[in-house]
Amino acid sequence: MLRIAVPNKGSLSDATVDMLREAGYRTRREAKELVVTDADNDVEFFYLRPRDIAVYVGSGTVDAGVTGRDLLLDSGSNAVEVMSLGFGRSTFRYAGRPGHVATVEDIAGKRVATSYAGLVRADLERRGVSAAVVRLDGAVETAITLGVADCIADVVETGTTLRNQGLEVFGEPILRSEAVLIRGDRPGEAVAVEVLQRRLAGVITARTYVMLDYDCPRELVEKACELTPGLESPTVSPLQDEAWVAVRAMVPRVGRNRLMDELYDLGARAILVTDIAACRL
Ligand SMILES: Nc1ncnc2c1ncn2[C@@H]1O[C@H](COP(=O)(O)OP(=O)(O)OP(=O)(O)O)[C@@H](O)[C@H]1O
Ligand SMILES: O=P(O)(O)OC[C@H]1O[C@H](OP(=O)(O)OP(=O)(O)O)[C@H](O)[C@@H]1O
Ligand SMILES: [Mg+2]
Repeated sequence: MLRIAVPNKGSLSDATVDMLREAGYRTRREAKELVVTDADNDVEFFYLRPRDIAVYVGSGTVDAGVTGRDLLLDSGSNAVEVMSLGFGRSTFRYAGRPGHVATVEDIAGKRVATSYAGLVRADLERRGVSAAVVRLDGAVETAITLGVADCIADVVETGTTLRNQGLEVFGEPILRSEAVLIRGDRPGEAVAVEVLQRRLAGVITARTYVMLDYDCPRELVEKACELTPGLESPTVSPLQDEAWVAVRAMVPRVGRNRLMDELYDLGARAILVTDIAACRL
């Protein structure tokens, strides 16, 4: 039975559970359920803290899991990133009081508070900056006000938390993160997680694309197909009226209305968009 780790709390939890449900897996019915057996799919799900997931996967205790790229790199685990999942996007950045610390070099000899000590130590070392790393569990933005640090390194999504504390980012982002599927690095592990990987990829595709159908005057079909090339090639079917054909193609969800306008202007009619419920490419 494949063993998969799922974030039980925090920013990544709900989106991961939604994705697994869409991929056809059994998910927990309430937050206190920590192990869920999905006998139909021969999978066992372990609901664990996102920070611990890379450790479990790296040690081979579970085969695969969902966590943040930042947490994976921070852990130092030898788990492997298989694919990004398109949610939980954030940056990981240095921040401080305006006018106090302006560049990463300015951190030398100072104290940096963070929940991601592994990431920060590695980044400072790479840049040849020597500083004290103060490891905190969370709410690190307050560390400067409370006097335990001179600057911080933390997850920044909207930047609201930083602004509320009067802090400003400096330097380039240390990392751009999002939720990722990870697996162990042992032989056979890549094959073991193939079905899960394909199912999750199917969910991402179904979310990213819509199905577009339209009727098109036969003489315009070449031009219309340039606008809707599909993933491989659009399906063009004859209609009872020989002057027209029907075209079907997957198109990106983003921009679909503009595309429909362009097709209409070209002469296409009966332009329909439908959601894709599931897919395997
Ligand atoms: N706004 C955000 N705040 C925190 N983490 C975020 C945010 N957006 C995405 N993430 C990602 O979520 C992961 C952090 O997981 P964690 O469980 O610590 O989330 P959390 O929201 O901080 O939870 P907790 O309630 O335990 O503090 C990281 O990979 C991080 O990049
Ligand atoms: O840029 P923003 O949109 O404001 O989001 C980033 C903030 O959210 C997270 O905190 P969280 O709420 O998880 O609290 P924590 O620091 O205690 O983990 C993160 O640690 C930042 O503080
Ligand atoms: Mg947090």
